[in-house]
Amino acid sequence: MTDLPGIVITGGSGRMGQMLIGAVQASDTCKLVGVLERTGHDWVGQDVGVAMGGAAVGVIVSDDAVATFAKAQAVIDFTAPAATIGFAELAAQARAVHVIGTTGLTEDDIAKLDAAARHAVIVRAGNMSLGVNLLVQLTKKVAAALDEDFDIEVIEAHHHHKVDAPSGTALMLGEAAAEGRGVSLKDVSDSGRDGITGARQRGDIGFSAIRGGDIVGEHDVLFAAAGERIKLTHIATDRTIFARGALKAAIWGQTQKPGAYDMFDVLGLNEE
Ligand SMILES: NC(=O)C1=CN([C@@H]2O[C@H](COP(=O)(O)OP(=O)(O)OC[C@H]3O[C@@H](n4cnc5c(N)ncnc54)[C@H](O)[C@@H]3O)[C@@H](O)[C@H]2O)C=CC1
Ligand SMILES: O=C(O)C1=N[C@H](C(=O)O)C[C@H](O)C1
Repeated sequence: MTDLPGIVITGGSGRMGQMLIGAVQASDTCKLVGVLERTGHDWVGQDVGVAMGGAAVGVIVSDDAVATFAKAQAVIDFTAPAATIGFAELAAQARAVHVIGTTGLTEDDIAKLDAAARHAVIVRAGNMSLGVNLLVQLTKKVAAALDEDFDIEVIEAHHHHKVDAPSGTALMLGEAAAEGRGVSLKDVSDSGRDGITGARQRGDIGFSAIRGGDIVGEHDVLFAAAGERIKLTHIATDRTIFARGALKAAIWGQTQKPGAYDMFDVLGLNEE
């Protein structure tokens, strides 16, 4: 029991943080050894079980990443970009696998994570669910089969607390569609339409974002041509699908060499 990989959850009080703590505690493949929150958060110094409204579990929420990561074989991190970039270096120093679900990362942020992955195992995905990763593959295949007579639009809907758009998942789907078409998403991406935008450019991959209520996460990839439309859809109704994927990545990462990985690697979905 004691040699199970020890997991630290960052952003423990968050929507995903609480989901991940529950998933680790329910798992017989790993154990909870630490929970991190930002300095000044009222959970810091409390037993995490008590902070979550239950019985004490013997893990005190900390704001000291260095001390907390020293106990970890894996750090599961669904927080915010600035926090994640800082944690990547500290997780690498602690030789802990860093599983990153945080979205809204810039190209510059990703370059920093790639640098950290030279010395550490990093698994990062904008969506850790099996269903979305399958949808990414399907999107690439459908995009490869259709020509530019089909306009591609990625439509996503999330809860009203979400701070980034397009969602990490929408970007994964857009990248897959671009790859299927043999183009770079950067050259054809069209997001944030407002006002007199002009007509849609042939070949563009568009993004539309809905924010409202408690929507967990919904993604459509629409292929729209004259006279017909194809729609690929994923609907998340429960955040446990993301937590399950993250735990799987943390365990999988224990036996990998340093490098930057994604959920395709973890789930064995790579085609080559
Ligand atoms: N890849 C995936 O499968 C999924 C990714 N996400 C992403 O995960 C991230 C978090 O989402 P939510 O849990 O909904 O957000 P949230 O706002 O509920 O939670 C974020 C938590 O991180 C904490 N935090 C921020 N900075 C910190 C720091 N420096 N140190 C320690 N803790 C810190 C906050 O206090 C908060 O508790 C977002 O980027 C979201 O898009 C969410 C669901 C699935
Ligand atoms: O913020 C969220 O909630 C989610 N974020 C991820 C994203 O940006 O795609 C994954 C999921 O859709 C939920």
